[in-house]
Amino acid sequence: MESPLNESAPLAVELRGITKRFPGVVANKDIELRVRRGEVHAIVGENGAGKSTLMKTLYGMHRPDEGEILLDGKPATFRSPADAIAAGIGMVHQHFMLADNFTVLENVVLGSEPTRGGRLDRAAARRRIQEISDSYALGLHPDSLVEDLGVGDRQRVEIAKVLYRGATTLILDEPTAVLVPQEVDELFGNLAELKREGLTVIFISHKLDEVRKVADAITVIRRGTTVGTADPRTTTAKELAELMVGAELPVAAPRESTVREVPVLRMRGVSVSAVAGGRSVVDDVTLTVREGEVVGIAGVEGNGQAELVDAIMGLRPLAAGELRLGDEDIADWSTRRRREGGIGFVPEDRHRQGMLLDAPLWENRILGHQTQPPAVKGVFIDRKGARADTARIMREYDVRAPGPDTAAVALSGGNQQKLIVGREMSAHPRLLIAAHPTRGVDVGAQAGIWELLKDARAEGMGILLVSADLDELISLSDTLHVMLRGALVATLDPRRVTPEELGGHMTGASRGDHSVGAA
Ligand SMILES: Nc1ncnc2c1ncn2[C@@H]1O[C@H](COP(=O)(O)OP(=O)(O)OP(=O)(O)O)[C@@H](O)[C@H]1O
Repeated sequence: MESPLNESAPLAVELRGITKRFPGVVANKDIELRVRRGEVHAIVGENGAGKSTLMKTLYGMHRPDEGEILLDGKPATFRSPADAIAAGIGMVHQHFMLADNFTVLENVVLGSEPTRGGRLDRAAARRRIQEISDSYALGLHPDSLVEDLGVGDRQRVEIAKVLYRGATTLILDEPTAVLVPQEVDELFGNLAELKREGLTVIFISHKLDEVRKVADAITVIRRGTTVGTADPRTTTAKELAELMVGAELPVAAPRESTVREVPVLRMRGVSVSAVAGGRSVVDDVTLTVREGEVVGIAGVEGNGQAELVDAIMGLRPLAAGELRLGDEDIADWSTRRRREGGIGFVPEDRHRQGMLLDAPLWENRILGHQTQPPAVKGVFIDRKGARADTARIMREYDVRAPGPDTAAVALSGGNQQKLIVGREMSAHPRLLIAAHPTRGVDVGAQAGIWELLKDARAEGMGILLVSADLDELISLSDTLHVMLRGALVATLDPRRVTPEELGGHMTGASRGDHSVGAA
């Protein structure tokens, strides 16, 4: 089914019969992948399907147990990423690995400095970066500080970093997960430039509409093995999704308002400072979440959403303002007291806040809930109860892993996320703070989590939803606020706003217009 445009191009990357096993799991089985030189090739598949494992194998982070890697038709063996880089493979990770207080130049050369007499040859590095930026239209300035750059630019710095090391094949891991629609368009423009210059791009994505827009070919992976390639021009998003899950997807039910008058969270004039007495990163925020209501917070990452969430959870002090859970002033409560008082929390960074990666799933099940059943019986930790309840969550939330004793680190990102959502919902909170609840989660699991959130809302839970996924915000929220530079700058009607309009507010392009309903 490959596109005729590329059929004559030679293969840049070919994987033959790749198998990779981990204890108790076959992560990749007999994978076949054929990527032509100069094409954008998408890899799609459910959470845990084996996409990251495959890309890590191609990037030299894993050694395959069986199978062959061919680059430009020649067998290649990688012992480490350094070998893969030397062979022209580059990887842009989903979580950027940039040093904020360094310049673009410093970040790009970090770890691969061209030296003159043992010192960094800045002039040569600057010329080379400018050349890369110009030839691929990346629009980077070597001397900008990374902390002043938006998400899209940071991603271009990561791409420049990989190109600087001489990559001719770039692997992008879910590159659009953190971008607003305008930035996605820019990224796709960049990918077109890379292609035009003969580079090859392999990218992992869960967003099937995007995949169809930008890819020349699509490889679908299901449960560790390739189920086929699809032609983006003739395959619909629905067909792709069904190829991925091997079944038909449920159709979403229409929305009815379940908002009640009783407020569960009230914030009035809340400000949070970066450091005590310093600049406000959350600036005079007033909002209410009522029972049965989903209040969405849209915003480009880094505009204060994370600090707002931290303030609600008691992880950062308020510099000013009032914070109430129901009728109680909780500003001085500890995080634990807030949780016990009925706030559930799906954190943004599951690796830092939500999980102990080396601990088994059952310990992760009781993390943050150590004082309640099923974690305790009397004064003792109830291991048996915790294990049984973990098994229940794994069933109900479709967490794919061998069992409650598996270490969290062995789960794919999406399956880790499902466990956290399951854990937090199981405590039946009055208020759920959900930061990017479906980040890295595949379409099937995403639909599942959305249904759970809708059910919880119908039962009266108030939900504060912080997300970078505009479709998620629009389809779940009853009220939608936009956060820009720490302040709520617009309140929109999610039934009427389009992702493009929302993106405009998020980047400050639609300043002055505070209500799309009135537009
Ligand atoms: N280091 C590891 N040790 C043990 N098992 C692992 C390890 N890495 C991945 N796995 C397992 O291999 C399988 C494939 O995981 P992988 O991360 O490749 O999936 P994925 O398709 O990238 O998923 P997602 O979309 O959720 O990121 C999963 O069952 C996962 O639990």
